[in-house]
Amino acid sequence: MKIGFIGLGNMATAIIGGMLRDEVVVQGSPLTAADIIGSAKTEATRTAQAEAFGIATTASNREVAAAADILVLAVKPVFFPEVIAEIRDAVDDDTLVVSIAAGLTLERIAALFGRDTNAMRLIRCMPNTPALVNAGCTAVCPGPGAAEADEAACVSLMESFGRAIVIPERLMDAASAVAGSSPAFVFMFIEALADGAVEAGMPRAQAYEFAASAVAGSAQLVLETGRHPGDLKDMVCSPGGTTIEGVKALEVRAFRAAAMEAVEACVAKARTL
Ligand SMILES: NC(=O)C1=CN([C@@H]2O[C@H](COP(=O)(O)OP(=O)(O)OC[C@H]3O[C@@H](n4cnc5c(N)ncnc54)[C@H](OP(=O)(O)O)[C@@H]3O)[C@@H](O)[C@H]2O)C=CC1
Ligand SMILES: O=C(O)[C@@H]1CCC=N1
Repeated sequence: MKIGFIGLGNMATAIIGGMLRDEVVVQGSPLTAADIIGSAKTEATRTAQAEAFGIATTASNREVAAAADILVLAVKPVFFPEVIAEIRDAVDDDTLVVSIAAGLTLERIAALFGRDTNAMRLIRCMPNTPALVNAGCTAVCPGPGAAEADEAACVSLMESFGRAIVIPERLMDAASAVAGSSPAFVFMFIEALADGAVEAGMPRAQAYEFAASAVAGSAQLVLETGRHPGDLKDMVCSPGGTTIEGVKALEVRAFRAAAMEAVEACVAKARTL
C-alpha cells in the first residue's frame, strides 16, 4: 500500500506525522515511512520532509500519482487546476483520490480530472493540524464513485491520528470552519488567556501550560460527558464568585457572537474557492 501526497505543507506534514507516530495498519499491513511518497514545489520542502519523516520525496507530481494507491491532494485550492492537469492521466481507476482542500466540491474536482463523480474513487476530507499529536478531527465525505471499502480505508487512515466523522457534502464547508479552521481561533484564545495571566504576574511558559491544559481539559469534559457546554459553564460559576465576573466581561465584548461570526466568515470564504 503506497500513500502519495502532492503538497508537503502544514496539513500534509501534520497527517504524515500523525500516521507515523503510532503503528497504523492499512488493509492488513503496518504503515511505515517507506510506504509514503510526496512531492512539493521547492527543493527545500522536499529535503526537509524527507529528513523529518524518512519518506521518499520527488519533484514529480506524476511520479507520486503513478505510485500511489491512495493519493492525497494537499496543495492550496488555487493550485488544484494546474496540479490535476499535470497528473490526471497518471491516475488510473484503481487509485483512491483524497482531497483535503477547503471549498472544492467533489463535482469540481472530478471535472478537473475530466471524469464524472460516479466514475471516480474520490473522497473529500477536512482534517485539522492537531492530527500531529493524534488529536485530529477529520470530516470524511465519500463521493458516489467511492466503494464502501474506500470509505473504510479512508476512515481508518484518518482515525490513525484522531477522530474521523463521515458527513454529507452539504456540511463540508461548516466542517472546514468548525474543525479545519477553529484550531487557529483556539490558539488565539489560549494566547489571550495566557496574556491575561502574564498581566497578573505569571511567568509566560507557565501561563501557556495552564491555559492550554484548561482548554484541552474542558474539551475533553464536553466530549467524555456529552453534557451541554452551558451546564458545564454553570458548574464553574460560583454564585457571587470570580468566574461570573469574567463571563460578564466576555458577554460585554460579544465573545460568542464573535466566535459565530468567525465560523460564518470561513464558510462564506469556502463557498468562493
Ligand atoms: N493548514 C490547515 O490547517 C488545513 C489545510 N487544509 C487544506 O490543505 C491544503 C494545503 O494547505 P496547507 O498545508 O495549509 O498549505 P501549505 O502552503 O502549508 O502547503 C502547500 C504545499 O503545496 C506545495 N505545492 C504548491 N504548489 C505545488 C505544485 N504545483 N506541485 C506540488 N506541490 C505544490 C507546497 O510546496 P512548497 O512547500 O515547496 O512551497 C507546499 O508543500 C489546502 O487545500 C487547505 O485547504 C485542510 C485542513 C486544515
Ligand atoms: O485556511 C485554510 O484555508 C485551511 C482550510 C481549513 C484550515 N486551513
